[in-house]
Amino acid sequence: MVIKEAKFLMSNTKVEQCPAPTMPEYAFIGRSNVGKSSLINMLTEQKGLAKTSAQPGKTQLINHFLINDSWYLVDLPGYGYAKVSKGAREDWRKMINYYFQNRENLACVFVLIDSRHEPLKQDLDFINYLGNLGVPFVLVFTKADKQSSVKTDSTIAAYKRKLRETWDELPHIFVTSSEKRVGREELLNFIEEVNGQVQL
Ligand SMILES: Nc1nc2c(ncn2[C@@H]2O[C@H](COP(=O)(O)OP(=O)(O)OP(=O)(O)O)[C@@H](O)[C@H]2O)c(=O)[nH]1
Ligand SMILES: [Mg+2]
Repeated sequence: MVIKEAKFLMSNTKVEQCPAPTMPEYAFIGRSNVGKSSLINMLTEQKGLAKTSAQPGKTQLINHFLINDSWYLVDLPGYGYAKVSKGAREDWRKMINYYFQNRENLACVFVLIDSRHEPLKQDLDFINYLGNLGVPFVLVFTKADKQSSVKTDSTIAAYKRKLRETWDELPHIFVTSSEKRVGREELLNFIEEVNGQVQL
């Protein structure tokens, strides 16, 4: 798929304030600093579209981007940043939970996972939470440029082993590097395919 146009629309905390749910929507989530905003910029080929930072916790709101006037990308705040207060963590949980339960045009969630780490409880808990909610999702292993493909494959195999303990069916898996533009075609083709199946 060719991205002809990508523009920032708005930032919100509530589904009711989000753009009308008339087009398919793809949301990016994962631990703080995993590379959600960078991946949105890589996919859209617009460096400064989603705000990125070396400091975790940069993205705080539900940010909508309109692509080709026909579907939405959503940049969500990450989880698991240690320096976040209990209250702020609870606010995040409520906001995200409300969004996942009520956003009717949500076509798929992209759960980003740092390909350098062994399975982390926070990521596994989040995947299990989404699975239990029944929200469609895929896994995206990020920052693949930072290590050998053998190491990335071993991280993925470890996640698969863990998930098979609970689930019969495993989600689609993608490997990406925003730095080296790895995985771009695969993700965009996947979105195109899902766009063709969504009925709103
Ligand atoms: N080498 C490398 N660095 C990356 C990649 N993707 C992101 N980064 C770096 O990782 C840091 C965090 O990237 P962001 O895209 O801001 O991460 P985020 O998940 O949006 O973070 P929050 O909004 O804080 O939750 C930045 O310093 C990026 O330059 C990648 O594919 N390769
Ligand atoms: Mg971000």
